[in-house]
Amino acid sequence: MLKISHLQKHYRGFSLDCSMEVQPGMITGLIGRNGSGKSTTFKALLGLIHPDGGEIEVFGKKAEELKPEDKQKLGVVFAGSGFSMYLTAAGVANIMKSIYPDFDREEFLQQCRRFDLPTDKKIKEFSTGMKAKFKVLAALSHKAELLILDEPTVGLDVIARDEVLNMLREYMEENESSSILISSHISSDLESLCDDFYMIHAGKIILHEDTDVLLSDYAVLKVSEEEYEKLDQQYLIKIRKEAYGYRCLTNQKQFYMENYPDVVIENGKIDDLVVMMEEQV
Ligand SMILES: Nc1ncnc2c1ncn2[C@@H]1O[C@H](COP(=O)(O)OP(=O)(O)OP(=O)(O)O)[C@@H](O)[C@H]1O
Repeated sequence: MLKISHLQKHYRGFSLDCSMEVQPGMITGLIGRNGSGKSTTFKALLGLIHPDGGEIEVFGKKAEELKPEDKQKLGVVFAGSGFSMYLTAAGVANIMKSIYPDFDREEFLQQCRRFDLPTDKKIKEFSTGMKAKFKVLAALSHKAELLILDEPTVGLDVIARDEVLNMLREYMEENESSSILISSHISSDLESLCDDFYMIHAGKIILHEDTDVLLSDYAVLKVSEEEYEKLDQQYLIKIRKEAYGYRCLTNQKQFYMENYPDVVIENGKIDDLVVMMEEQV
């Protein structure tokens, strides 16, 4: 569905080198803290900036060879992008209808009402959460095969965030062969949504893993100096010195559970894993 190979972009003090894939029917998360390169990757994907190197393939074609009808199969949410804030939802619906053959105006307006978005109010008068929900609804409204969503939940309260994530789940249930690439700097947001994760740090992908594997095989060991000395360290990915001894990230939880039953092993939440993965050793 989407394949990025060594996408490069250089800014002063920042170099992106990103490779990743989004498979049909999958929701793929791109996680990284502020300034790690998520938006730069997305902008390059959408042709908004010119890459310095690498290749992007969408629907099996090189990005620069995409025809207008291919681009219609993309649904996009991007910070700062969107519609004129002076339009109403009904006005946006008219524009969408003229662009996308698969857009169903009535269905879209009904969805707006379902999510408490007034169809006769200007979008600039919407709250932050309302604007976010509206952008996602618009991106989902024309049966896109690939959704590219840059931080669609940013600035939302817990309830609005859940509503947006539920919209995406519902979309995938109804459109099984579609795919989503979604970014966030809050991985807990995506833990229950994504099939796999890429972690980006300082412009580089530092981890790619299935969510199931992350949740079942990754863990954080908390060990004293003495325990650490006796520990087989071959399956430790990151080690951090703490006041009590060491904090160690492993991707072989089972091995340590079986061989070191006395060691404290915490089931790492994805947020904890991200923090440890980003550290320099
Ligand atoms: N037009 C530009 N000119 C110079 N540097 C830029 C430009 N756009 C981005 N950068 C730099 O590239 C780096 C990555 O920025 P990017 O916006 O991709 O991060 P991000 O992961 O999306 O962050 P956030 O979560 O804050 O949105 C940053 O160091 C940023 O300063």
